[in-house]
Amino acid sequence: MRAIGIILAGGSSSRMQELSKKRAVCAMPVAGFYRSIDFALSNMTNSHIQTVAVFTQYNAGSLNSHLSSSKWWDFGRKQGGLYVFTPAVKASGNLWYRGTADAIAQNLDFLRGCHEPYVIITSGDCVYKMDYAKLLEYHIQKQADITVVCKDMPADIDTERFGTIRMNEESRIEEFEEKPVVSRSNTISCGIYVIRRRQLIELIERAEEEERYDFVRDILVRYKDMKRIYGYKIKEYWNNIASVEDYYRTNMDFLKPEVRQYFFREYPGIYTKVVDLPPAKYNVGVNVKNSLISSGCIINGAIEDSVIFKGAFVGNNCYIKNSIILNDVYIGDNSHIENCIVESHGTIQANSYYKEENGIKIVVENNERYVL
Ligand SMILES: Nc1ncnc2c1ncn2[C@@H]1O[C@H](COP(=O)(O)OP(=O)(O)O[C@H]2O[C@H](CO)[C@@H](O)[C@H](O)[C@H]2O)[C@@H](O)[C@H]1O
Repeated sequence: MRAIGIILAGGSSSRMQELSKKRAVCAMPVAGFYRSIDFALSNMTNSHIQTVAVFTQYNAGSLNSHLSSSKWWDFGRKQGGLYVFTPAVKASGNLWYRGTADAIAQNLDFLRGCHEPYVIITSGDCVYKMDYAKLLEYHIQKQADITVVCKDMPADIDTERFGTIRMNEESRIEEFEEKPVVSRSNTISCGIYVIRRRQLIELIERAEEEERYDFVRDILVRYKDMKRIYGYKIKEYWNNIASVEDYYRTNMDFLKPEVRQYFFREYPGIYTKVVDLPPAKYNVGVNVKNSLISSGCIINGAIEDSVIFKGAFVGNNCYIKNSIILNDVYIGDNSHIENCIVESHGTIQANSYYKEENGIKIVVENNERYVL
């Protein structure tokens, strides 16, 4: 493939509330087994992109351990590889990444040293499947300077969370507003871009000289009339994990047969760092309905419409409904958990009752672990 990949993964989000305290948003566990960044990484490898840079910053440790080996996504054999760039003290300075363009700017030497003519830039917090080769083909055919992947959303979409786009009949972008309060368009940018490598270097250098640091506001929005910027519309599943509600909904989507079919049965697949765990065990009398139960779990009680991540223990006579239980949670006997996200490594005392009537409750319990 004639492109390298950049995955932007350094942002934090206050809308993730307590869930972002101990991990980057791009390291959020998804669908019982994966991390959100696995989707971008899998798309890269499935599109035969062999050189991928990941820019991390906020809670970088959570991502660094996940990305400790490139083998899980099969990057870089003789050529290429997975490069993780976290801000560092350098002769040229010791600043944090002040925005997405600045993250690229601080690693321009990496871009300069590549030979591939194109760059695919994507966020590490989006759940989607995409063949970037087709996207690149479109970009070349349109003779675009930049191509932005976009999607039509329902009319009541909260535009303040997205970039909105208006295109002409040739799909050239005429209007790009970043997170507008109101917008005339419900076509949103998915945060996935293609650009020629030399052009990207030039635009980033210019932005840096002018002390501008955001790729969207300071490059896409700024140059939309001067450069040939095109939209590439997708109809397939795409979701961005930017808030607790998004996170909850995205995980619950994986209980739907069509979503599971699309991600896990249809070629190509999604890959992740594999952890060696025994199969889940269901004890006598359990009642599990429409739920994902991951490896290493021991299940008693009743579970309905829920996602249970790796290594959870669910005690006798528990009832779990419409909930997400993250890794290694211990749930004591007779507990009731409904409409909740339970933070990882917590111990829920026996006889606990957690239920949210309107919305989702985040349960963070760090009680002493019971001895199993
Ligand atoms: N300083 C930094 N260093 C490294 N990485 C950083 C960073 N700041 C943010 N990131 C990463 O860059 C990606 C984009 O995050 P942003 O906060 O810039 O935009 P947001 O996701 O809100 O909107 C964007 O994505 C939505 C779609 O989800 C579009 O609609 C919208 O136009 C677009 O700006 C995320 O993966 C984030 O982790």
